[in-house]
Amino acid sequence: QSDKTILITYHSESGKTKAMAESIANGIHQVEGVEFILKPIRKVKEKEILNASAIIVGSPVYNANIAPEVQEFINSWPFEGRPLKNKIGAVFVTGGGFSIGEEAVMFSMIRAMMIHGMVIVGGDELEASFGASAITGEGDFAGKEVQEIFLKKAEGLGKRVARLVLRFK
Ligand SMILES: Cc1cc2nc3c(=O)[nH]c(=O)nc-3n(C[C@H](O)[C@H](O)[C@H](O)COP(=O)(O)O)c2cc1C
Repeated sequence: QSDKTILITYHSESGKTKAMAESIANGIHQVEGVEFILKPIRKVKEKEILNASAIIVGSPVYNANIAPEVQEFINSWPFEGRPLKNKIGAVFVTGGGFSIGEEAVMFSMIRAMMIHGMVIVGGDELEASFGASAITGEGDFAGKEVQEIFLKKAEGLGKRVARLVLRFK
């Protein structure tokens, strides 16, 4: 693992949050000199957290809350000596509908990252200011695939975090 590695990790039951994670990886891939690790939360090892320059965490919205698996993951981060301090942090979410929990979940994750002293970064687009989000179950956005408009936000987030990792070092 190089000193410019970004950890992208997520919980996903039906693949929507995973699709956003893959699009973030695609964005990072477009920036030379930065590597990424992409894996579900249950597979992340502590040394991957400690060695990452940036951590991008994704959760589905469950009853307007962060998914328990993601909360458990964040609660497991090492705190003694604040080893995550000054790492870049960013978030992404998918939720079924508009205004029924996405921002609440984004800020839950952001708040926890800030407790660890992480430096929070939003996406490239205004519409991804707090991170990348996707609506997956309401109106025209309901369906099997995550819509392109949301995948673009995720890609932009990946690109921005990667560029900042290069500048931040
Ligand atoms: C138990 C449960 C609770 C949910 N609660 C909400 C909710 O409060 N707000 C919302 O926008 N979506 C809610 N959803 C929808 C999911 O957030 C949405 O389908 C998400 O895209 C699933 O992501 P995944 O495919 O990565 O598992 C809920 C889904 C489940 C299974």
